[in-house]
Amino acid sequence: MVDESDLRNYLEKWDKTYWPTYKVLDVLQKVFYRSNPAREAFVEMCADEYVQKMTFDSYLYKRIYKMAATSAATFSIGAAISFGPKASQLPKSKPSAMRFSSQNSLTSFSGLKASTFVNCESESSFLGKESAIALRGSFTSKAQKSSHRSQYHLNLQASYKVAILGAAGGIVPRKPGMTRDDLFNINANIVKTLVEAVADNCPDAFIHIISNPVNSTVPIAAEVLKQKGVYNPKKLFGVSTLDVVRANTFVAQKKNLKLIDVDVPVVGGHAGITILPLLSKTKPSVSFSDEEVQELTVKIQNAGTEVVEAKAGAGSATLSMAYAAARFVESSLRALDGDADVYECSYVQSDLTELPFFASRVKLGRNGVEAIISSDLQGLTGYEQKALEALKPELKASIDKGIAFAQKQPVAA
Ligand SMILES: NC(=O)c1ccc[n+]([C@@H]2O[C@H](COP(=O)([O-])OP(=O)(O)OC[C@H]3O[C@@H](n4cnc5c(N)ncnc54)[C@H](O)[C@@H]3O)[C@@H](O)[C@H]2O)c1
Ligand SMILES: O=C(O)C[C@H](O)C(=O)O
Repeated sequence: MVDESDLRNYLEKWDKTYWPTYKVLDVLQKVFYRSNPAREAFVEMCADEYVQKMTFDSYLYKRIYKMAATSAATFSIGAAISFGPKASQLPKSKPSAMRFSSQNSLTSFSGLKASTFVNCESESSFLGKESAIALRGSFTSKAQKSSHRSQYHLNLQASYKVAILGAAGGIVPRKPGMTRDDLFNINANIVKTLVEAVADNCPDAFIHIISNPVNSTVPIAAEVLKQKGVYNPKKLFGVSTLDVVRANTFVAQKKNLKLIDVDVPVVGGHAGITILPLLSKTKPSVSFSDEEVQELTVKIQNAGTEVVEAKAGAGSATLSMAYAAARFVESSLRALDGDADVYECSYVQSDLTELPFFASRVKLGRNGVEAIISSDLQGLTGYEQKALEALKPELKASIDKGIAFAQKQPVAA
């Protein structure tokens, strides 16, 4: 359980580049949802002291406000939220004017805007089970009784459509003994066909490619989009988030750190040695012995294979991938929503190296990739520099293979 000093510590250390907003939100959610009278004090502290000092962007600001309102609406512990002396700088609408007005509000409260509730229901939620049930029950009953007017209303903003293609489960992933590249023959054509449909139906969408081999399927998607005349490199992403999730987890375990504190950039690609965790760039700064670097790097690179082997033919990582995909989707939605501080690692068209596609940290914005963060590749250790050079031929071969495949069977315009 987070206490006040933890919170202060997190916020003081917050570096927007390395401390994505979601981490701060996670901490704040912990605080807001516990049934603790100190909650109001935290709200004040965040709203006044830190929000002002650290010029939190307006998005985070709104989220804090919403969380506070939701928490009070649900648990009604004692009192209305007080925002202290700087209340005039909060959004203008007052809690007393708020309401969940109808079922329609619930259905349009989708995607990013529902994330507070999604978080509440997820396994990783900071809410206890009982609180989550109470919150869910409270929210549902409010929405069902359309005539019911509660005290609170959340300012609904734009909603976004998220489509997941091919998520019914059961066939495609690799079996023990296979590499991700062994999936190429099956998945290349599936990705090609699906991206053709995306190009025809929603050419402006952010496209997240999870299907393996990602190192090749992303270049395939790029070629298809080019052939269709709708390629926007800023909106095509290979999802390498799971590598970051694994790197963070293993480093936190190894160094006895809180997972929420740890951020390890992972660059390159998403297969074997092309997965390159930059342990020297870990936040918070930690030192690793040479043996630890070697052990952790290999563990992160092989984590997917380990799962495939443990499942013994029943597929590859599913729940951790679901978590990683949810995180990347939420980050994208946040970027679309105007959050100015969204950073994720992703495999994208890139000029960081001589390779046309490369995974690195990118800044996400309303139009997709706003910037590719080059600083992670500066000042690498000797081990990392060597590993970077070593991965390039393999990654290049996978990229070339994808491009050649797509060029051999051009799509109908
Ligand atoms: N990028 C990553 O980090 C990462 C992590 C885990 C899995 N993966 C990859 O994700 C892919 C799916 O893995 P999974 O565990 O979800 O497999 P799964 O078998 O559970 O799901 C695959 C789905 O694809 C559907 N499908 C098959 N052919 C299709 C077609 N022509 N059009 C549309 N849908 C079709 C199937 O019906 C099935 O629902 C695999 O390629 C796997 O290697 C990537
Ligand atoms: O390893 C796989 O085949 C699936 C996925 O790419 C993973 O990293 O778990």
